[in-house]
Amino acid sequence: MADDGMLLNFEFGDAPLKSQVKFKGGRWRDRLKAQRSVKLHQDGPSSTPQDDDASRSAKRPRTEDGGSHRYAKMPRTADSNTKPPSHAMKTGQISSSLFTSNPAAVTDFEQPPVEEAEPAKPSNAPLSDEAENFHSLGLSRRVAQHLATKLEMKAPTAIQKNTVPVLIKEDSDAFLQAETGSGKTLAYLLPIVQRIMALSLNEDGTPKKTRVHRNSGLFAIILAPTRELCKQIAAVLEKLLRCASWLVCTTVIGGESKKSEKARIRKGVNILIATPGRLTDHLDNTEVLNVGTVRWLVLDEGDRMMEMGFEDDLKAIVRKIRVDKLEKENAEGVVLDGVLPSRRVTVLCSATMKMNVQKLGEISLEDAVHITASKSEMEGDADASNEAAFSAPSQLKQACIIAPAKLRLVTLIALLKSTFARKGSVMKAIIFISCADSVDFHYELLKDTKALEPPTPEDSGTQPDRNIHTESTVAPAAYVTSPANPKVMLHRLHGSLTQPVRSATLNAFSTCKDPAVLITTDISSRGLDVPAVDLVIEYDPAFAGADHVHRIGRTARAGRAGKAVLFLLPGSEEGYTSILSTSTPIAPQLYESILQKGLASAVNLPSTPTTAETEKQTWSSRAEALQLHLEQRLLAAASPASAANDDNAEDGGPPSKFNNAKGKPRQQQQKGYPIKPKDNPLLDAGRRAFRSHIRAYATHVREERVYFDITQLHLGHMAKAFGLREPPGGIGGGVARRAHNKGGGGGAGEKKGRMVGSGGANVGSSSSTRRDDGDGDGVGAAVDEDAARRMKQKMRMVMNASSEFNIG
Ligand SMILES: Nc1ncnc2c1ncn2[C@@H]1O[C@H](COP(=O)(O)OP(=O)(O)OP(=O)(O)O)[C@@H](O)[C@H]1O
Repeated sequence: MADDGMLLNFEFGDAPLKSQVKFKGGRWRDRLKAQRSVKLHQDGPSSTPQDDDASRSAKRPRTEDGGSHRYAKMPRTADSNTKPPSHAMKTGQISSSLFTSNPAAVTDFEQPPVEEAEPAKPSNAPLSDEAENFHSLGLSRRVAQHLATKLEMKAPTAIQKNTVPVLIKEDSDAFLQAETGSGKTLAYLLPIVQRIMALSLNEDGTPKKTRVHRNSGLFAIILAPTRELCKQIAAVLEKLLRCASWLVCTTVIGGESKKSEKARIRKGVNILIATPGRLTDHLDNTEVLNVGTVRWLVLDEGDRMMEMGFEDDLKAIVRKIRVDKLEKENAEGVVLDGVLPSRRVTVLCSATMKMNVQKLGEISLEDAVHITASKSEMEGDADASNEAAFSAPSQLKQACIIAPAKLRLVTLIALLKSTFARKGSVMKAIIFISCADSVDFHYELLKDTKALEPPTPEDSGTQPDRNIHTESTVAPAAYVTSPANPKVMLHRLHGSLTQPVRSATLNAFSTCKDPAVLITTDISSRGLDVPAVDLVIEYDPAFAGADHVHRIGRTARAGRAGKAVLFLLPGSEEGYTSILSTSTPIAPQLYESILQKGLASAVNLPSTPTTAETEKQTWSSRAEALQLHLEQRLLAAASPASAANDDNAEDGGPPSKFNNAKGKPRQQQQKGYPIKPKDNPLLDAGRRAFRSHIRAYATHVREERVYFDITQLHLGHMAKAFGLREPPGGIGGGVARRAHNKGGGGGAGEKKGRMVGSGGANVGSSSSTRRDDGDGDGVGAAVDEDAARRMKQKMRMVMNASSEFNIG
């Protein structure tokens, strides 16, 4: 049978096939393991909890005290207990084997539900405006009034309350630490603007004789890790400076012409917002950039800048600004000292405290005050707890879906479909994916290509204006729409896009009036502030646990509600939740319940009109049909005929030699003849995404590889999550050595897909992986040849002895 990942509907009756395999040779331990592995695969998810107990506790990650890992309890619903039919599509059709041979979750779902706790009080909301107001913090009436009337902010948040008075009165360095969405940006901007304004205004608000203007000197530099974040900070500052229109801010962020940046600096600027690399460049090469009057250096998202490899740039910037002679008055004779700080003040901001933040603190701070928005501020509690700063906002609801690799894609679609099923429930969602290639693929797969067909002459005048920068990054979504929300807009964003495209896409997502989804990499995990984001989906977990807090912090901002969902694979990944610092429990959810809810109604498949028969399908049949449809889209070659049939027109490949005039695959394709990647760009994108995903998986931080163990990945199953029927080769580098994969897709080819062996050692990542680290460099790790060889030996032994199906 061709190894195309499809299974014919062999009926085996009720009696399950038992292993006839006898294991000979090798050590008894290895023989036992192999035997167990075969049994586990045969039993599959349908095995009883009792049967599975031993293997579960064996697989369950150990906690530090040696006990096994336990999760928040979650009941199985009556319906979810029903095992989905393994051959859901009857009548001799070809069926993908979506529900067979999936590993069981180790999470204990059997216990009664935890009583729904009272909704948590928001931990990052503004304080009550009766108790606190901006004027009482030392800000002028002019600024306080501007905040209330133009920015609709009447009361400060806890971190603002604690920071503003200190930075207005004192000239010491500061380390601001508060949870995501708590208003850190204004916490440092307000005192800076207040003190610069004081050069021109008396305390009662009357103008002084001398008024500073854009040419009076550069007073503050704010550094942030990504261009998006710089632009966002600039947008907040511009709004704030509308009450002091004589002051000017600008950005120097790369991705734009250096010449125009130089011209803006020459024209005069009082507050500069920059990425570290670009600022270093200007400090070295732009003569008009005078830092003699600079009084503040702000390092926003300091740990991220360190992570992205900006350490040398940051050291150079700090050195240059410290060493440069401090001008006590500016060129026009305006006395700066006394009104502005009499020394250079550095402010470091972060929501989390990592080792590299401490290192950056050592580089940049002197006798700094540590300012937090501790819980005591919110609750009047005497014991301030720094813990609050490390965890997610308390009102943020967190869940994790333990979905087997094969079911990841359909579960994601089902989750989005149910999310957008009710009008007005969720308006914006962000999906985090590990690498740029995978973002591109999922965007192409999920977009509605029909809606993007070029306008016909009859359409002229009826089409909305298209933004040239967002043509390839914004599109209506297919599959996830519902009668309540027939239009959902899809966006993609990563660091490999050009700057104008990045900016336009982010703007399109922020201002979108329709329900919207942003598929993105970690480039959007820091600082991004889109208030209407109600849901964050971590489809691929973050590379380091601390980043989880930043990602989910894109929702539940400034006291608003929000939900975050984390996708995990059954097995060792489930233990990951135990190391995440959260103030609320992460509720495990059954993927079956997500599928059941999301696929309760028929999915609108472009090539398959909904009929009375499809309306009657069960959720599991719909999941199978959806997966089959997606796989067929990848396999269909991009000829005009197949484009009409399979919704592949956007891929614009050469006319297919595999398709007949009706757009049906030719016989040779059904027999499993290989299709060259160039025949279908979507297939090519899927393979590229898969390879990058696997390489990126190997770059999880060393301490967390016990949960994200590449040797436990089943490449054949994972391929299905990319609509592929078999894993493509060419993963490259150390990962390929570890993987040593020969496996096929979800069908017969599953035999050799799992990577079994001892984990733990270094795993190499190919430099070609487009794991997206924003404006910085990718991450690589050394290859442990020895560990790879040991694992390979083990794998060969187990694979030779067993298969998942043991047919024949
Ligand atoms: N005093 C306030 N009242 C109401 N809203 C506020 C207040 N201060 C800030 N906000 C809003 O809170 C949101 C989050 O602010 P900000 O982006 O500064 O958070 P942050 O602490 O820097 O978060 P992150 O760590 O994720 O970067 C913004 O939309 C901002 O407009």
